[in-house]
Amino acid sequence: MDCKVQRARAAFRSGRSRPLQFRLQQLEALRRMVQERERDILEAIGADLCKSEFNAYGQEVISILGEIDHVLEKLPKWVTPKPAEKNLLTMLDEAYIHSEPLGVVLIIGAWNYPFVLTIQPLIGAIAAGNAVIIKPSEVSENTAKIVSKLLPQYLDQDLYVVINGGVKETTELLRQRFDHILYTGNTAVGKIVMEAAAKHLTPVTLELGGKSPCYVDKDCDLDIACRRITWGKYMNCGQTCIAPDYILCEPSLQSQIVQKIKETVKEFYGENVKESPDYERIINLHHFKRIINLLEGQKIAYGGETDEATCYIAPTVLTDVDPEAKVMQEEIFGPILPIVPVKNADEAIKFINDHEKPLAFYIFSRNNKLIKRMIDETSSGGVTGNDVIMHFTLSSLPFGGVGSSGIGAYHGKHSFDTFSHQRSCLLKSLKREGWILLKNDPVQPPTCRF
Ligand SMILES: NC(=O)c1ccc[n+]([C@@H]2O[C@H](COP(=O)([O-])OP(=O)(O)OC[C@H]3O[C@@H](n4cnc5c(N)ncnc54)[C@H](O)[C@@H]3O)[C@@H](O)[C@H]2O)c1
Ligand SMILES: CC(C)=CCC/C(C)=C/CC/C(C)=C/C=O
Repeated sequence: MDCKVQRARAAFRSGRSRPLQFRLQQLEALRRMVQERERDILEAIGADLCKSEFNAYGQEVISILGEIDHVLEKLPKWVTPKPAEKNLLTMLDEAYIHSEPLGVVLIIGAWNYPFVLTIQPLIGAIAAGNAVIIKPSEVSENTAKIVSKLLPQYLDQDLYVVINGGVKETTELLRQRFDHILYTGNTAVGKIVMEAAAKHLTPVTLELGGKSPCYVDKDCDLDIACRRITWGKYMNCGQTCIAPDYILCEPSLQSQIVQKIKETVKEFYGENVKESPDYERIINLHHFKRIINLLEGQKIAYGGETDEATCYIAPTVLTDVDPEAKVMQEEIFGPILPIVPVKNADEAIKFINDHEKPLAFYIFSRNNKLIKRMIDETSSGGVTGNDVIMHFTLSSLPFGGVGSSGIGAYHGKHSFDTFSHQRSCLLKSLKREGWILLKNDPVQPPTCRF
């Protein structure tokens, strides 16, 4: 492991990852890999998450191709030094900001979207001119294998190195010195990563999780709201970091929401969800049991069917959920949707602010003023109004958490900045040195040197 990181560092020091042409060529090669080996990639994701090819393509591949195209188009502009404002002392000089690569960066991916959450940060790290060590999640082992098989066939093998393994290997890897670490996963391991990074004063980007609230206002298009919530909640069987974790709404809306979600589930997955090729499974028995446990003592308004043998949990809605219930104490990360009744938007705002800052916040309302007020009076990594998940799809928006849902952000230019150092450069003019002579002139008062 030690020697793999050293090899990457030696390759970085050779300087070959820096030229714009090289970065563009590596990104083009990555795009070729995704296009030419699409079938292998979709098969691996499908095997890990019981996901249809259609879903794997829509959720993981499209974002990657879009991000590569965006970066290929914009990178020449991003790498161009930016002139900086000058003052009286530097009027004759050249001042600019130069984005330089950080060095060898480590990317630790998560299992729930095993391809996009590993490759999207990689795009930014390559664009910024770094060498990269990639550690896919061992939980999604098929995707980990295909990533470690394909990347060396398309990219520079010394600069971009995949290391597979579990806790033991990651712990060992984290002893090495990196110039930046981007970790995606749960908050507990995020703290372990940050502690290991601190030993080398390595900066971190932590893409963590949390309970993302969804406020449904009584003045909203309830059909659209429930359709979009159903899509984002049950996608990937609820195992999405930015899925709406729970709903806040006035008590009287609950039964309508349950009914509309029920109808939408039927529309999306058919009469028998268990047979639907579009409905995934819980990743393993450990998570299956953890999620089932959250149902204890709850009023199941819809769903609730489970099958341990196949880690199946039906799309489920809980009503009149007590904020103190177990299901409200941790990120659900499964297809269970609690509805917590609140009197109004103000109570929803208070509820959100009484809890840890979430990764995402969703508000459904026809009243844009209310949406903006709720944004102003709360905090979260990101927000989508009148939809869920979609802010993730915009390369122009920084994607990341705040407080316990994460540190830093990436996507598009924000990835480039995350993996770059903004170097301050001042090139002094050699002119007007005469001004300094004033200092030694006995008849002039001493003055400063420009
Ligand atoms: N913000 C985001 O973009 C994002 C995306 C996906 C998941 N998540 C969050 O991640 C969580 C689910 O992911 P997970 O944590 O189960 O994924 P996971 O089990 O795949 O772990 C993530 C990574 O951490 C490594 N790891 C695990 N234990 C470790 C240890 N003790 N020391 C060092 N490394 C270790 C794993 O090898 C893996 O690469 C949820 O909370 C979810 O919200 C966040
Ligand atoms: C709607 C489209 C085109 C893509 C959405 C893909 C998606 C659900 C990405 C989620 C990625 C993410 C941050 C997962 C966290 O667990």
